[in-house]
Order: sequence, then C-alpha cells, then structure tokens
Amino acid sequence: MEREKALAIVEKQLKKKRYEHTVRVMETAIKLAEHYGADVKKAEQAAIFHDYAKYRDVEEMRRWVISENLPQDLLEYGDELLHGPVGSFMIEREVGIKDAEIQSAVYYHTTGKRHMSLLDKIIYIADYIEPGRKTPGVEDIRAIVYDDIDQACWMAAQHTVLFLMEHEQPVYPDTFQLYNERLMLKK
Ligand SMILES: Nc1ncnc2c1ncn2[C@@H]1O[C@H](COP(=O)(O)OP(=O)(O)O)[C@@H](O)[C@H]1O
Repeated sequence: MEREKALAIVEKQLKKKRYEHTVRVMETAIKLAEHYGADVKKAEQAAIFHDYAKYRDVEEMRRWVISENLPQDLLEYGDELLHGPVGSFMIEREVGIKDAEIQSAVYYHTTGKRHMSLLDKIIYIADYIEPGRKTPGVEDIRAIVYDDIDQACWMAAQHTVLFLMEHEQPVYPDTFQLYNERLMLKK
C-alpha cells in the first residue's frame, strides 16, 4: 500500500502523539532495513501499522483473542499486551494487509520473542529506540543498533524485564525467552 494512504488509515485510529510516534518508528525502521538489507517496503508498512489497535476497546480486543484463538495467556498479563497480537489480525481483516512477515512484526513488537525474523527485530527495536523515546538506557542501545541488532534487542528485552520487575508487574514469557536466547548455549 502507498505510504501516504497507509499513514492516513492509522492516523484515524491513533491519538496525535501516538501517530507522531508511529511516523518516527517508520523512519527508524526504514533506516535499519536499508542498513541490514531487509525489505524496506515491508519495514515501512509494519512500522506504520504496528500500533493500529493501540486505542481499540479492551473488551473488543479480548474478544479477538478468544475468537481468533490466540494464546489465551495474553488475557492474563495486562491489557497493554493485546494491541500487537490483535492488531496483526485486525490489519488483515480491516485494511487487507495479508502478509505473514508484516503481521508477525506487528504481532511481536511489544514483547519480542526468541527466533525473531530480521523484520521482527527491526520493528521491535525501532519502537524501542525511535528518537522520541526517553527510556533510561536507550542511548546505549542507539549506540550499537547499527553494529549488532541482536545485542540491541537483547538489551531492550533486559531493560523491559528489569523495569517490569522493579514495578512488580507480570512479565510475559516471550520477553524472557528473547533475553535468554542470547545467553543460552543451544540457541
Ligand atoms: N513481556 C512483557 N510483559 C508484560 N508487559 C510488557 C512486556 N513487554 C512490554 N510490556 C509493557 O507493555 C507496555 C507497552 O509497551 P510498548 O512496547 O512501549 O508499547 P507501544 O509500542 O505501544 O508504545 C509497556 O508498559 C511495557 O512495559
């Protein structure tokens, strides 16, 4: 889909600040895709649609988890985790984006997982480091992301796990698995 058309579609779904974040994620993802030789157009589209479901009604998203037979444990870790997985299905149904690679990147953008594709990694880390993010430690990740995207994703997962633990929040296991992957002997 043409970039301007895709942006106009998500703009209607998002608040102004979130839309501006989306544009910055898109710019960051395109740079990373060019650098790492990924499909630049898919990176653009996945970034544009990554937060498509962010402001959808929580009950509606919970119903999608059930009706699409997504992992039911998504319902137990807080509502913030729903918009990626549910969004990956909504963009197919509502916008006609039927592309497994793009949908996977949208699905996993908040938690990450082990065995991510290059596109999954690009969207996961672009969301974390886009220039508007002020998260402590984000500068360290920006400094190495063009040298080692796996290390960058690992650092983001580590920061996220530590942050959630400090706040006594539950940690969805996919993020632990992304963290563990780099440290385990058998990968
Ligand atoms: N593994 C996880 N388990 C539980 N919550 C998580 C996990 N990973 C991220 N989160 C939380 O989900 C929220 C949204 O994450 P974020 O990636 O910043 O979303 P967005 O891209 O929509 O801004 C954050 O509050 C973050 O702490």
